[in-house]
Amino acid sequence: MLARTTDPIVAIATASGRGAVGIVRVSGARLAPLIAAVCGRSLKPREATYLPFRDAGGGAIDHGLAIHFPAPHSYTGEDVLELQAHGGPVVLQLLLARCLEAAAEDDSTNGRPRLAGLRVAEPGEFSQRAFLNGKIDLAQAEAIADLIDASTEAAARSAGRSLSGAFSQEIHTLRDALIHLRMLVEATLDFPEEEIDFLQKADAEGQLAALQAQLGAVQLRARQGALLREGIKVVIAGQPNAGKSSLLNALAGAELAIVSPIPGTTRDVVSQTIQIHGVPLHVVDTAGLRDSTDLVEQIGVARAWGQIEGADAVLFLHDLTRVAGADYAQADSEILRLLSEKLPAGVPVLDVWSKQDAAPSAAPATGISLSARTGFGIEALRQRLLEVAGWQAVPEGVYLARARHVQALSRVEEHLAMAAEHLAARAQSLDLLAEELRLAQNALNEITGEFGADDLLGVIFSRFCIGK
Ligand SMILES: Nc1nc2c(c(=O)[nH]1)N(C=O)[C@@H](CNc1ccc(C(=O)N[C@@H](CCC(=O)O)C(=O)O)cc1)CN2
Ligand SMILES: Nc1nc2c(ncn2[C@@H]2O[C@H](COP(=O)(O)OP(=O)(O)OP(=O)(O)O)[C@@H](O)[C@H]2O)c(=O)[nH]1
Ligand SMILES: [Mg+2]
Repeated sequence: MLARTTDPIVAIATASGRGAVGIVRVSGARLAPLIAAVCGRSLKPREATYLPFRDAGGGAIDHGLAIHFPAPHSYTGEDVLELQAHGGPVVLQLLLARCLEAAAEDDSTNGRPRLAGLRVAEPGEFSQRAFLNGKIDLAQAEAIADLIDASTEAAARSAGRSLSGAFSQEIHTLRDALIHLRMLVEATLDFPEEEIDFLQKADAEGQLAALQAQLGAVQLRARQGALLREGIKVVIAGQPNAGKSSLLNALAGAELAIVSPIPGTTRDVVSQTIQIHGVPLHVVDTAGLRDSTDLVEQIGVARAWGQIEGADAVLFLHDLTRVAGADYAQADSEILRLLSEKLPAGVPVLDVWSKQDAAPSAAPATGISLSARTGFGIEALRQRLLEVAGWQAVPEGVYLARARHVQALSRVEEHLAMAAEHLAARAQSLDLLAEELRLAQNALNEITGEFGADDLLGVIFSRFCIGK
């Protein structure tokens, strides 16, 4: 799939639906005959020209701006033609069809098929070509998709930072330092009798420590970026009637879930993404946890546990108006036991004491007490959730990153830690040291796409929208 093809592709580049302007974009080699057919003339490079877009009979489909970006100075690095027309879905479809038709005409009439196989582009194919032609690296290509998909201002700004190369630049800086260190070690391997002296003189240990420190800074910013992109899943759990649905509604600022005094009201999973300082939190309300003879409620409880098992954090609600009761406390500790059984290690469970406004006495000192009714404690909960998510404001701003990048950086970290151990024991294990450094470099290069499997690229680009 990732063979370096240059067969021409075409797509509507703008969103479907009506708009002031819509763009049909063609990329490939030698587009001149197509330009002549559709625009009726040749175009000055990179200059917008107002003209009629012609159908096969010479009539105008629309009047618009045509721009020719001759290779390699284009988005894809190939010849690109843009037809900027009026943004109606039918007009754009007509123009797209006209391009396909004009390419076929060109094949049959002059006997020298120059635009053989103009076809509609796959999702992400323009950007994939930009990557394959070295216009952008993989992290930048991902940033383009993330910029388009950004749902918060913070996410969009940090995607823009990644797209402009800030993230890739830091990866390159790390890589250069790593290459320098590898050269030292390789050189030492070639002259074993001098090894200890040589590595010491060059302060290999100091260099490695500096590299690890730099990596730590990049990891912090990438983790924050991944958080902005992906957010965390927060599941609200607890006994029936604890106030779970009321809390979801209070956090979301909307009446999303049904609230009633009847225990067992919620059965379906109700979820809403809220933002706290630009960090998306996917908040999930669930059915109250109890043994029930009602079949529908049983299904609801099973779904609740399904959600809990996939949570990044659990809000365990305790109803302050009832916590004093022995049966209530007993049921809560049973839920807590199940939680600790079912939750993966490290997933935090926050105790939340609900209905503070109606509480007969003060809440326990641990956890957060709040009232969905008055709003008391909601802000404290939001702050606590940000902490749990691991959000830290980073002064110079973060670059949007993906879980894939964070994982690759963790592997770099592991290889560098191993390398440090080998370096400490250098007389015996210089080969192992060299190998760990090589693996660390490969993991770094996966981020920018300079090392890695084709199927990874396929997965990344196929998730782009059509025409991108
Ligand atoms: N009309 C239009 N707007 C668009 C795009 C587009 O393709 N068409 N883009 C795309 O999706 C984005 C811009 N991306 C682009 C990236 C590179 C080049 C380009 O011509 N690069 C040349 C010249 C660079 C220069 O003059 O500095 C090159 O890289 O050699 C154009 C658009 C957003 N806006
Ligand atoms: N006084 C007071 N009542 C509350 C508060 N939050 C919820 N309630 C009441 O408690 C009852 C149950 O609220 P829900 O939000 O439906 O509780 P739930 O945990 O979703 O219940 P199930 O869906 O049955 O598991 C309703 O009558 C709410 O009005 C609160 O902060 N203060
Ligand atoms: Mg409910």
